[in-house]
Order: sequence, then C-alpha cells, then structure tokens
Amino acid sequence: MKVGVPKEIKVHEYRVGLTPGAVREYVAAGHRVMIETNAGAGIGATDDDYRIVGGTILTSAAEVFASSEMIVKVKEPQPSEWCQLRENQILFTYLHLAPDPEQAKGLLKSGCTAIAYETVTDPHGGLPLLAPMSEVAGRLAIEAAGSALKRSAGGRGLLIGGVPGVQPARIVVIGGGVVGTHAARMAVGLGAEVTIIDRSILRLRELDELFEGRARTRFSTIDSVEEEVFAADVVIGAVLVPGASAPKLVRRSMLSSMRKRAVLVDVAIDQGGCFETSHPTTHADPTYEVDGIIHYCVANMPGAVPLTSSQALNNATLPFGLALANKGFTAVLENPHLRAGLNVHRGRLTYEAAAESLGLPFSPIEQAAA
Ligand SMILES: NC(=O)C1=CN([C@@H]2O[C@H](COP(=O)(O)OP(=O)(O)OC[C@H]3O[C@@H](n4cnc5c(N)ncnc54)[C@H](O)[C@@H]3O)[C@@H](O)[C@H]2O)C=CC1
Ligand SMILES: CC(=O)C(=O)O
Ligand SMILES: [Mg+2]
Repeated sequence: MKVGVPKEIKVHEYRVGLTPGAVREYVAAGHRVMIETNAGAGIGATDDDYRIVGGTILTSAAEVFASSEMIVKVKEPQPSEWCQLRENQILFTYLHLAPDPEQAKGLLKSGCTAIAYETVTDPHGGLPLLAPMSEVAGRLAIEAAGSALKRSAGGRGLLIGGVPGVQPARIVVIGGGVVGTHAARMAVGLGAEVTIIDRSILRLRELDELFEGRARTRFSTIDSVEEEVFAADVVIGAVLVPGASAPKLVRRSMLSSMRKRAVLVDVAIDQGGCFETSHPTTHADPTYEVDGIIHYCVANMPGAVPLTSSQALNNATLPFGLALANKGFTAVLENPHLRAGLNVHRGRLTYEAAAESLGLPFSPIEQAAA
C-alpha cells in the first residue's frame, strides 16, 4: 500500500505519525511510504534519515495526500487537511470527534475511512493507542500544574511538595485511568497530598493497592467532587467515557468556593473537557483565568515532548498500522479492535457515542460498509 505521512500543522505540535524506525517496518513489509519534507524535524529526524530506511520524501502535504492510500498522522486533521481526503482513502490518527462538529462534517463530506487512535481497543478493555499519550499527558499534567501554581504565573505561589515544616500542595485527580494514575504517580513522587476520584470501585481498589496509602481514593459523587475540589490547590481533570464528550464535573458556580488562584488542569479537554469553564488552549498560550482560578487546557500536551511521545505512540500504532497497510479495509472488518476504532466510513458516522454527542445519525459498520 502507498502510505503517506504529512507534517503535523497544529500549533506547537512536534510529533510525527511515523518515525524512521516505523517507516523501516512498513518498507520491510513491502509498502511504499511517502513523507512530507521536514515531517520529522520536531524529533530531530532528517529527510535523509527517512530516505536511508527506504522512505520517499515529497515536497508538500498536497503531494502526500494526493498519492497515498492511507494517511498516518498524530493530531486530528485540520481544515486544510480534511478537504484533501477522499473516498477509499484511510485516515489513521487521533480524531476526538465528539466535541468537534466542524471536523466531523469535514470528514463525512470527504468520504474517507477514518480510524481514531483513541477508540481502538485491546482484549483487556483498554485503549492501547490512547494509553501511551495518556501516560505522557498524565505525567506532564503535574509539571503544568507546578508551573501554573507559581505566583509569577498567576497561581497561589505554592511549591507542590512543600518543604520540611510546610504543607505540600493538595492535588485532586478526577478520573483514575491512565492519565489519572500517571499524574498521581508524579504528584506522590513530589510529595504532594493526593486524592484520586473515580466512579469505578474496581479501579479505586486497584489504585488503593498500587499506591499503598500514599494516595487516597474516593468514589465519584457530586458531594465528593465538591468537597475535594473546594479544598484543592490543583485539580487534574482526567475522566473519559470513550468516544463521547466528557461529563462536566466541575461547574462554574463551584469556582468561587475554591481556594483563590488554585489550578485546574483539564487533560480531558480533547473530549470537550470536564470543567464547565474549560476551552482548548495551546502550548503557545496555555493558561487563562476564570473567577480567580487558573485553567490549563492544552489539547495536545504530549506534543511538547515529541521525542518521547512519537516513540511511545509509534510503538503502539505499528501493529495496527501494518495490519491496515497489509489488508486495507478488510483489516477493520476482521479485527474487532480496529473495528472499534472506525469512526467515519464513506460519509457515515460509525461510532455511536460520538454520533450521540454530535447529535448526528449513527450507522453501524455493517450498514456503512454495505
Ligand atoms: N490533553 C491531552 O493532550 C491529552 C488528553 N488525553 C485525554 O485524557 C482523558 C483521559 O484519558 P485516559 O486516562 O486514557 O482514560 P481512561 O479510560 O484510562 O480513564 C478514564 C477514567 O475516568 C473514569 N471516569 C469516567 N467518568 C467518571 C466520572 N463521572 N467521575 C469520575 N471518574 C470517571 C473512568 O472510570 C476511568 O477510570 C481522555 O479524554 C483522553 O483523550 C489523553 C492524552 C493527551
Ligand atoms: C491523545 C491526544 O489527543 C494527544 O496525544 O494529543
Ligand atoms: Mg488531544
């Protein structure tokens, strides 16, 4: 198959869809890989690094889109990208369609087949192509909170771990999945007082064992969220209902009862965010203030550490990408985990939770593929 890798164009997005190592695997499997010039610059991979492993360098994104049967990216396609997609072309990337009606319309109009990394599943009920970036974002969330807490950045002027004789920051993590666990690990490591809230008792049991008392766990209710948020210096938003818009767990009315200049880090912003007052920000201008509370809502956090992130992402996407390159759409029909990733096919929305969030009709795969 002809596989294309355009350079990412989202603001401060430095990751790349295929690393040179991954291109080598595609080429070894008999595929032709076309990479836009400088696509790997953010991770220090030159055009020659791609040529050496058998890739072909093209001088524009337009050429890559025009000549490829499958496009492999990182971030959701931007308007100038979705209008270059076409029927019978596979798009393999993050989509986060639920809160993004414009992109949904663009993809539906293109007629392409779009497989969203974030809804591909594994046999254990996990999301294997979201997990590596959630690990990165969870860890970065505490760094982001530490920066935003500084008085010079508008925050409370608090050091996360405190010092001997002085209280550390109180950090509440809402959603104890991959992002939440990695955020909690960093926060505990720095010496913060950490509470994790989740609505899954099973998950809370696992977290209780994992942290052996170094983080508290609480079942998610309106009461527990309010109590913890009001007493927090930092709240990390890390909930997910796969494919759907995030539930709004912290309302604007709650902000006035919080500690002045506390920090909200809404990692779930790519699914619309779990704080009512969240809106997406960029690495160029990551924070803003509402009612005296600092908000950090960067929708592509892992893009800030592209070396770590591109490697981790490619490790996870490689077997699925190769299956798609080897078999085309048949791979989606044969593999239930890739099937779960199918969000758009030939002008139809094939992921129910996304369709529901968008208020658009849902078509089961069998119908869309008929
Ligand atoms: N901003 C960014 O750059 C990035 C954002 N993300 C996003 O972070 C979010 C979390 O991802 P993961 O941790 O991988 O998901 P996950 O599925 O591993 O964990 C989500 C957790 O939220 C819990 N949850 C759901 N509803 C809840 C509620 N009402 N109250 C409390 N807990 C609730 C679930 O039980 C689950 O444990 C997703 O929206 C993901 O797309 C991930 C990576 C990068
Ligand atoms: C998961 C995601 O949206 C990201 O890594 O940017
Ligand atoms: Mg994102």
